[in-house]
Amino acid sequence: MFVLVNLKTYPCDPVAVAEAVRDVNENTDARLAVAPQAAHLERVAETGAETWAQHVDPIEHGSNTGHTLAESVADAGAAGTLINHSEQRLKLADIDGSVQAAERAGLETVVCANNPAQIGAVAALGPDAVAVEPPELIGTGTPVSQADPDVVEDAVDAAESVDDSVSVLCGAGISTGDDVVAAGDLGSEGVLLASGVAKADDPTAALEDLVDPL
Ligand SMILES: O=C(CO)COP(=O)(O)O
Repeated sequence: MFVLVNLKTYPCDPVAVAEAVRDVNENTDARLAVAPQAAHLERVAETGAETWAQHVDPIEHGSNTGHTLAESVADAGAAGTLINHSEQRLKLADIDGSVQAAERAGLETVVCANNPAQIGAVAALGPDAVAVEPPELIGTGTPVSQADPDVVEDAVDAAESVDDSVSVLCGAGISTGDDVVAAGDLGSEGVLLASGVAKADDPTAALEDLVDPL
């Protein structure tokens, strides 16, 4: 299972969480990665943890003040990027452009979507993976894998019917190893989570709990 920890703009220490991700990753078969804010990418990547960006824009080098260029994210040490997170929504044409920008820069891509219909649409753009995250469950601590298992199974079916090479992750409210196992049982190849680790008093213990049953 892929466990991708999105730090959003939570007031945590991104380097400390990244060190926890790196250390826990060494003792599990799961794959762990962390997505800090763009300004923290380089410091986080220097820890040796697999580092992801939270977003890249559908742009190239040039006159794009204030945008996030995929090549700069890759130069800072990121291995991949989220695109179209529910808190950073894009138009379909811009999702397409961001996936192309990420691929041009050699970044792996996870495109987020709110529901199975959107998963089908974004899977058609050829990302490496898609992640279904019902917005109403994000940050609630109520795991999507228990609260809305159908949405995960339907997302897996939707992606598979469009392009069976696209992996499916799920997220929202995931915070325990049982939640991750339940996600896997529904056909998900990984989880995307934030508050369960970024707001934990002890991120290492939270990460160990997440991967313990895997
Ligand atoms: O948005 C999310 C991950 O990208 C999910 O957030 P929570 O894990 O806090 O519900």
